[in-house]
Amino acid sequence: MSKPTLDQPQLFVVIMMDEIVLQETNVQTPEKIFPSKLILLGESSVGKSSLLLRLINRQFYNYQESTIGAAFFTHTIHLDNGAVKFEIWDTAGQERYNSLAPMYYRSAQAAIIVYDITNKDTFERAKYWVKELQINANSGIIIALAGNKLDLNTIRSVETDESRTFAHENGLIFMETSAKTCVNVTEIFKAIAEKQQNNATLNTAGKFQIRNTEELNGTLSCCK
Ligand SMILES: Nc1nc2c(ncn2[C@@H]2O[C@H](COP(=O)(O)OP(=O)(O)OP(=O)(O)O)[C@@H](O)[C@H]2O)c(=O)[nH]1
Repeated sequence: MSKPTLDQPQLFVVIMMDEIVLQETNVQTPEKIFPSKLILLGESSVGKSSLLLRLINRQFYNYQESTIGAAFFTHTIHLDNGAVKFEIWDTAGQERYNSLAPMYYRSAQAAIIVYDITNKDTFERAKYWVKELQINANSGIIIALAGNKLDLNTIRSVETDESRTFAHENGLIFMETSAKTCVNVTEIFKAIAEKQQNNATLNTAGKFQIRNTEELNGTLSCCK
């Protein structure tokens, strides 16, 4: 049997110190959580479900089954002043489900409208959804435009400048994303959460803090 060494009591002290730190952590005030209903809209196969699967499970499938009706998920984004808990409706993009969309967007606080950068028709469809929400959704709805499949940049048919201009003219958050290579997936949700929190500050304190969403690019990644 080996002789006892000084290591054992030293280890004990370290554990005790950890406990003290943990006790101090427990007395912190609980994080404020803002619930937010968010809807994903866009043509079939643009990658709406894939973006969510990447965000929530950090996974990507080259073959992703088409959504039937709609699917529901929750995801919380933690910010400096609290957290936003997104209640997310992933709607089916196939035309036969279009009539269901108002049921989901009517009470939504936020929307991500997705198109595929390699398919111009899906961008036209995204523009249609923007107009539809501007007319029929909550007046304060935060809308983000996601140009997905950025990994297929070499065969793109929608130029970044064109989408950026459209987004700017319509007051949308805009990012190009890739569910496959995990680009701007967490970032687009974080940009919405930040804007939502800023709007809440405006409502409660009468202040409006303008934040540039491009500042957020590259600050965190769902792949890490
Ligand atoms: N290369 C590439 N393929 C992607 C990306 N995102 C999704 N896909 C592929 O595109 C196809 C459709 O993806 P989905 O996530 O099912 O698309 P959706 O918009 O949810 O489709 P619906 O459920 O029919 O509305 C799948 O084969 C995915 O693997 C991406 O960022 N890059």
